[in-house]
Amino acid sequence: MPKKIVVALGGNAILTDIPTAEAQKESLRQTSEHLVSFVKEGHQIMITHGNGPQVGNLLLQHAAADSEKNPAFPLDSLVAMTQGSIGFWMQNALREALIAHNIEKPVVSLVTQVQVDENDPAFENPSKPIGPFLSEEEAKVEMKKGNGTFIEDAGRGWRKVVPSPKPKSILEYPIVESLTDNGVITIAAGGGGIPVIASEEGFTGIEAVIDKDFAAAKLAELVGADYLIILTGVDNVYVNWNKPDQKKLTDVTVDELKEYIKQNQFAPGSMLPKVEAAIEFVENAKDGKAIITSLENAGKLFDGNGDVTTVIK
Ligand SMILES: Nc1ncnc2c1ncn2[C@@H]1O[C@H](COP(=O)(O)OP(=O)(O)O)[C@@H](O)[C@H]1O
Ligand SMILES: NC(=O)OP(=O)(O)O
Repeated sequence: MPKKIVVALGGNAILTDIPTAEAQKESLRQTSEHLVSFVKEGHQIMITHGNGPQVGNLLLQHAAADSEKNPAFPLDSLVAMTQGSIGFWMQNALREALIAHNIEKPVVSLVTQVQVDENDPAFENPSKPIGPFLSEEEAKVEMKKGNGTFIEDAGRGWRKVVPSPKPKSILEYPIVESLTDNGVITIAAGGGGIPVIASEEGFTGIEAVIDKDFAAAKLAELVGADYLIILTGVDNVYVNWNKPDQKKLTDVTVDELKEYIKQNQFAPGSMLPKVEAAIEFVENAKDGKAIITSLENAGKLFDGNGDVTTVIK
């Protein structure tokens, strides 16, 4: 039975160790091989992807070049630029993979704006890590220079943090829905979407980076998806993660996950937003389920062999 699916792609699907454009395009070629399995099974997919490393690097490039003749752009414009560049790479990688599998299907990436609340408390409390990982010493030097706030990111090093408000709506969701219904594979809300607020002129960009897992959950809710599938670096969500008694979660209810959140089982900035996004979708969707697993499991989710984390009501 064909399903309507929103796939949220994690960082390792695009950027591994090498941040060059060529290396990211190569990662996306490999990622596309996995995504094709959904299409082969007849499912309709929409794809959302991250941009944390890329938008942080672009911010550094703009800051380094900043001058009267070549001014740095605001963060919302940088999000739009990464949405464009990653969408361009992904759209071509996916098209090549489809052709290699003799599948004729159009692919498009859509400039997507996501409405947020300008009074969202996230604007007072930057929490979204972007850009390269620094040592503690390097991060402290940057903070002394007035280059923003840096925090330790889930045991992986120090990173700059920026505001990450929750998505309230996705302006272009009816277009995503119509493209999907017409058989087009649509890459939408890339980098969490371009953050905008309602203004007298219509909508205006605001400086922030929206979490792509929350943006994907909102998109899945608005288009009435059957599944939100969050693909990341692990096959399952675990409790007691990285401890000798770690236990993988397979079928898990929203209430059970809320209890685990209370016990601080999921690291903020890595697994916690994924679990929260999955809960949000399952709670708000009429009949939707969420899956959190690795990219490599993409081909075996609905055939009963997938030992993955599935969130149910
Ligand atoms: N409780 C947990 N269960 C499973 N993985 C966890 C848990 N807590 C933290 N992690 C880590 O979180 C990672 C996913 O977060 P992250 O790498 O930030 O996501 P993304 O794939 O979107 O870039 C996993 O690959 C794993 O290393
Ligand atoms: N925007 C966003 O959530 O990006 P990452 O997944 O790369 O952090």
